[in-house]
Amino acid sequence: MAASATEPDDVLDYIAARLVNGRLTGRPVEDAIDLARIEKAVREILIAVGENPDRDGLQQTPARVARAYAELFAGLRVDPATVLTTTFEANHEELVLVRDIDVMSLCEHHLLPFRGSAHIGYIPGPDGRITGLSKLARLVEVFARRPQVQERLTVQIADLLMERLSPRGVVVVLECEHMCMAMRGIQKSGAKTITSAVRGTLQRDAKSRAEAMALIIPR
Ligand SMILES: Nc1nc2c(ncn2[C@@H]2O[C@H](COP(=O)(O)OP(=O)(O)OP(=O)(O)O)[C@@H](O)[C@H]2O)c(=O)[nH]1
Ligand SMILES: [Zn+2]
Repeated sequence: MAASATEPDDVLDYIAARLVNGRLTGRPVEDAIDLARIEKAVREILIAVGENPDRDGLQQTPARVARAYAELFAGLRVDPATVLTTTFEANHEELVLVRDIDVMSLCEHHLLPFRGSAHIGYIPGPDGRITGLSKLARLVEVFARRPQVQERLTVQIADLLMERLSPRGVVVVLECEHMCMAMRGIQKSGAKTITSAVRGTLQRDAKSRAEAMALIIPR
């Protein structure tokens, strides 16, 4: 996927400069998103719910929401492949697993947050090439900052790792709580949705898959 309004490298640099501990901070990619249009829409929403968008506390709200959305959806303008450009030769042929990567995204059905953890493991390919551990967290970030469903987010991470790193196998597990199930609708808080995507030898070989899963979700 190419960035539409800005070159992918520019946007990635922009985001990378604002990533602290794998999370975006500071000003977002404002120039790549139609802030004025969001502002207009948010003002309409405030009127529609019976609020007065001109009262003191709400005057700046449409502009704030527009900036917040630019941050929350910044991943739409980043080519995820650019995250995995650095790889190292390590001759490591065993499982590499990063557990408990913080995930925050917005469900595409209600635009309400879902959050939890991602666990990402891979077995390097015959060339033994590995990637920087932080790149796995950056990958989560790029795909999470889009309107999402948890299933797609899980699959996108796994497929991109397979494509860019050519590993023997990949396992991605996400455990998240969805605010659209907690704050509204069925109103069940605490329910966790677990999704997984398994590729390559980890998909084919039940024993190595079970070993990886045991490390991801210890009993
Ligand atoms: N599979 C999946 N479903 C999701 C995700 N996020 C939200 N949902 C669900 O999307 C569904 C949308 O269902 P609809 O019946 O169209 O919308 P709704 O009337 O607001 O549904 P309720 O939440 O049941 O009130 C709901 O069941 C949500 O729980 C996700 O990441 N994956
Ligand atoms: Zn939802």
